[in-house]
Parts: sequence; structure tokens; C-alpha cells
Amino acid sequence: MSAILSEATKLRDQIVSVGKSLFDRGLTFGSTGNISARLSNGEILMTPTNASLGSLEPEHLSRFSAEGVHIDGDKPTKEAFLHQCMYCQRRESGAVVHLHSTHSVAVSILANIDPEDVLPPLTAYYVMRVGSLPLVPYYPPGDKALAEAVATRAEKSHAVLLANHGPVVAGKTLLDAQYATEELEETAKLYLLLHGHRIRPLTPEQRRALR
Ligand SMILES: O=C(CO)COP(=O)(O)O
Ligand SMILES: [Zn+2]
Repeated sequence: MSAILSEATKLRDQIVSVGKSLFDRGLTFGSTGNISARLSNGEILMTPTNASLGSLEPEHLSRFSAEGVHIDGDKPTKEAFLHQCMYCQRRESGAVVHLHSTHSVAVSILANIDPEDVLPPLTAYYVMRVGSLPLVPYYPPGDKALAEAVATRAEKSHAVLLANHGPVVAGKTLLDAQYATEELEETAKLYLLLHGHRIRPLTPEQRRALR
């Protein structure tokens, strides 16, 4: 019991510090974005709705039972169902990060992107941390249909891009999810920087060698 309590305390503190780090570096803004992390007993901690990731408070995080019932804490993010869908599809995941990071959102608005895999394999780290990135069709934030559309793609990829909205990334740990989300944002930035230039992405062979 006390082991799970100290695990929960550590995870709460980690969600707060990751949120602040992402917010302070402009990776999300206002009250956009949400973070969740799963405890070893299956409970899930989530950021509250309308909270700034820059000023989260550990004791105010929303807590869900392993069965998905809101137990305590503030009213959860409106994307709670989306986070739960991600965990259902990816049993090994310990955390999910969703941001409105500018370059990723910009790419999610481009016409003529490949909905099966939005970004080319520009760098090794993108391939290693993100891999493939399906586009989820547009639905309003918090819509159950958005969560269901994420679920159908999450089986194949731990990272998805919500059209005209932003990325959702699952990771084994919160740091894994954070780093992959950051890698995705930097790669989206590179992709936009390279617009109009002839590019030389990694070859299929180079990509395969990184797996
Ligand atoms: O990013 C968001 C919705 O997609 C923010 O919503 P919440 O404030 O409810 O977490
Ligand atoms: Zn959002």
C-alpha cells in the first residue's frame, strides 16, 4: 500500500514537472494539451480540464480507477476517453501526452498529406521515437468519435496526429511519451522549413536498420 502511495506521489510530481517544462518551452499554451500516466495498479492520473500545463498542482490531478471510473481530484480533461482508448489499445503504455504544439498542428492542417503516415523519415531520432504517424480525421475536441477514431489507429502506432488539432503520443513511461512528442514537433518544424527544397529522407533500408 505505501509502495503504491509513494509511486503515486512521484508520478504526480513528474506530471507537474513535465507539464511545466512543456509549457515553459512553448510546446503548448493557454489551457491546451493534457497528460496522463498509469500506475502499476492500473489507476490512471490525468490533468484536469481547463488547466494550464504550466501550473498544475499534484493534489488536483484527476484519478481514475483501473476500470475507468473517475475516483477523485478535479474534473478530468475532456479528452479523458481518448487517453483511455490509447491505454486500451496499447497495454504496455504507461503515459499519454497530447499537445497543441505549433508545428505539429501546422502539419495537421496541410492539404495532400499522407493520412497513413504524415511525415517522411527525415532523421534517425524521428524513426526511433515516433516511427509512423497516422492522421486522425477532424472531430471536435472531447468528441467521443474522436477518441474512437484514435483507437482504430493506435493499435498500429503509438503516435497519431489529430487533423487541425495536434499530436497524441503514448509511451512506456512519461519521459518516453514526452521525448517522442518533442521529436515529433521538431520533425514537423524541419518538414515545414524544408518546404520547397528537394529532400533526401532516410531510405527504407536505413529506416529498417533503426528498428
Ligand atoms: O487540448 C485540449 C482539448 O483537446 C484541452 O482540453 P482540456 O482542458 O479539457 O484538457
Ligand atoms: Zn487538444
